[in-house]
Amino acid sequence: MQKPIIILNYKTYLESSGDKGRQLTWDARDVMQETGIRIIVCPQTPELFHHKGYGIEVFAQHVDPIEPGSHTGHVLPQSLQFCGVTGSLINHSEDRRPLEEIKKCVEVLRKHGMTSVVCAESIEKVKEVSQFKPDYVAIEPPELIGSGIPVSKADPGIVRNSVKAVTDPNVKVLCGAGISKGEDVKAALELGTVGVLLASGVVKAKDPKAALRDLVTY
Ligand SMILES: O=C[C@H](O)COP(=O)(O)O
Repeated sequence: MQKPIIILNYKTYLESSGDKGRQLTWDARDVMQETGIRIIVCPQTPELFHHKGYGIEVFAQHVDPIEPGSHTGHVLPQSLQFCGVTGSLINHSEDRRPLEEIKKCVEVLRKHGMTSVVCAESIEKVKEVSQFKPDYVAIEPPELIGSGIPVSKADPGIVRNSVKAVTDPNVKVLCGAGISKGEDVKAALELGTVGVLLASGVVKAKDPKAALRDLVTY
């Protein structure tokens, strides 16, 4: 079985902010080096620079499709690059964007050689956003997010059909929501995805490093 890609979203949990967030990035880096499995961390925007140089890929949770100029409060792709960031989540369930904006975000990331991960809540949305040719589409049923019930087991149909809905071989599919164990990742791979997007199963774990190790052992 292929090695999965693990994208760990720090969201705005205190357990993944400040010093704890940096410890989590160290832990993820260690587990990545131990196992050779690609792990990507997504800290909050104001903290991104503090995760630079750890030897692990860092993605943003948000980017704006803007050019340099007068856009107060927005997130410029070039500023993300300055922080060592190489990609971004787009349209997460907790940060929904209009379709046209999703398209522009994918384009602006591509223009800057950065990786795009577009989240989608339904098979219909997977179809729509995959037309924009992001690097990844992550299917995430909102009702399972943070539930501890893994989408790869609770709703294998939505994962399998999302994989089928993407006809462009350059657009890879991830799944997320409720993932916390190696067996959930294994189920996700068996359904045709290339990996998972997760948060609480690791961030809120008593021992996040052990949780990460469990995630990549199956
Ligand atoms: O970005 C991560 C997803 O929203 C999944 O969150 P979760 O792993 O806490 O269910």
